[in-house]
Amino acid sequence: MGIPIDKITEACDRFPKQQGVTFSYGTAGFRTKGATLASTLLRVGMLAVLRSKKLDGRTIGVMITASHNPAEDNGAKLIDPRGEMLDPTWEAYATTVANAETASDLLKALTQLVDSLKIDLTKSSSVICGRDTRPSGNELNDALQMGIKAMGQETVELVDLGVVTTPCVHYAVKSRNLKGEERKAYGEPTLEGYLSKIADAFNQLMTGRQSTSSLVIDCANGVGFSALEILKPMISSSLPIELVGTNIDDPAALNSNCGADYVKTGQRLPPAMTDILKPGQRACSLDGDADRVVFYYLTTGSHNAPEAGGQVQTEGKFRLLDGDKIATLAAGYIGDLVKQAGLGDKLKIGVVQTAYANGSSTAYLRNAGLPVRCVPTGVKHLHHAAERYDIGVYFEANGHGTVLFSPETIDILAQFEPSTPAQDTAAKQLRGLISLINQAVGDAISDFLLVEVILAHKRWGPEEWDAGYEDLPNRLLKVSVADRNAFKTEDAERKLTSPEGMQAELDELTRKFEKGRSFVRPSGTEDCVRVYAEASTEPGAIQLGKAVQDLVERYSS
Ligand SMILES: CC(=O)N[C@H]1[C@@H](OP(=O)(O)O)O[C@H](CO)[C@@H](O)[C@@H]1O
Ligand SMILES: [Mg+2]
Repeated sequence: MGIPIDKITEACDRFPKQQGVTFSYGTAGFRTKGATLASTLLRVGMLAVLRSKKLDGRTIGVMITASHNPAEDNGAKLIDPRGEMLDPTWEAYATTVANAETASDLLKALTQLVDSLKIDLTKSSSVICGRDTRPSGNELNDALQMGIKAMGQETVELVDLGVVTTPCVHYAVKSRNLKGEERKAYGEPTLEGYLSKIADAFNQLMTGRQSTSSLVIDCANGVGFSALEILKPMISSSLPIELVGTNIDDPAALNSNCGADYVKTGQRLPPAMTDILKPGQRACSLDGDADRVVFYYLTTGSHNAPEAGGQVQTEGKFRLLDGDKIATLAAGYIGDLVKQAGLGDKLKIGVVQTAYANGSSTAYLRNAGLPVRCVPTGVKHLHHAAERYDIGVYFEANGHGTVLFSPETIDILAQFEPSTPAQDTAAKQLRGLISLINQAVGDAISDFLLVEVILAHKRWGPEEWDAGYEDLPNRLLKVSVADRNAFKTEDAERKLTSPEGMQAELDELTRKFEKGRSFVRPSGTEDCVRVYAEASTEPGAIQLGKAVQDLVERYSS
């Protein structure tokens, strides 16, 4: 049996590829202007079917989203059977198929793939898809489904979850690939199934630990709002939440002056919070597809500011609690539980970060005796590295992340026989966390609930959490260049290997600043080069960032 030539040709004529546009499956799948992407989604659908057939009919996921990017952008990523990111070898196939110009090029590319991978086309296939609130999502979903049906013919099983968060699709893929009792224990593959699973775990973990005040959540005017409306009544007895950034009917509002990226990059409060957030109250911002979260608060009184020579009296000063702060909070708390359970010698915890992690967070973790690894940007790199630990905590500074418990760790905890009531309590907590935390992929909702559980158990407000360490002042800049691929890196993106000579100059600049650290890398999701700079003082970080930006511009001209 060969590929269905007529159906594929017909579908290709309906969603032709724009001439001259090149697509690339990057850090977060395909991502560009939504209006150019229909042909790509069509091909993603075809590829998802082939991937499923290759894996004996196991379910593959597709999420249509451009996350924190503006409303007119869109994108797509494929999700593998355990809910993880697409196997890297298939990323290259995705790029090839997306760039096939004509129907005959596409047929050739698909046939080659089927032949070289020996895909049995008679096998059944199964695909789950979802999309965020972007206006282009509907048309792209049509193209995707046409691709799925063209390649999968009558035998494909297609489930459209509709408008849902990215982590929900990852979860649903994982659930769908479980059978019988296992699926029942994990949760049903729907948004409601997902939310009730994490709400149950959260309520269990919060027993007797009512939150002191409500949490204000900025939904970035995106799909996180739809999910949180469903979740809100499920958790209201443990945690009252107040939602802002809820305008999902106005496409222009998505990620505009709100959301995790706005807060993290600008280190500022979303304007919609100004009249709502009280000093000392906890707040967090999700991004447009609800797979990342950062916390923040306004100070109530004095806080430690080494750059100003110690304690300074302030009220209402904005303080960010980003992915690094979440990682340190989670790793510290879970580490304590493991020790309390008497499993300190058996279960090793490790933390995975990228070069964007604040230097103070890395130092803090190392001082606490936790192993820390640095890997290249992009969740897939962090995820794989975290899988090597018994309990792997990974977060990007911008708030993407989660905690992974290895299958052996889950078994050890399931069979654990406590010797004391304290050990019993700690082990129960750890088992509860396994249900609360989305281990397929980081999820803003499950992550903020994790933070809330920890704060409630420690009886901490945001200021106590923040007191762990002081972030080094830093800047993250975007530089437009003619060809970002001229910038090549090594050592987990911390050093440039090209353009020649640039790293030596960068080192020399960095040395001039106390605690200076800076690196340059091409973005995998935007057409720019990113510059990161940190130093012991705010003016130092600004000056170093600017100097490195100038260096990038000089080398790219
Ligand atoms: C500095 C930064 O925040 N980079 C982001 C951004 O990647 P870039 O390759 O830097 O464009 O988007 C990725 C996908 O969402 C995310 O994983 C990553 O952390
Ligand atoms: Mg996102």
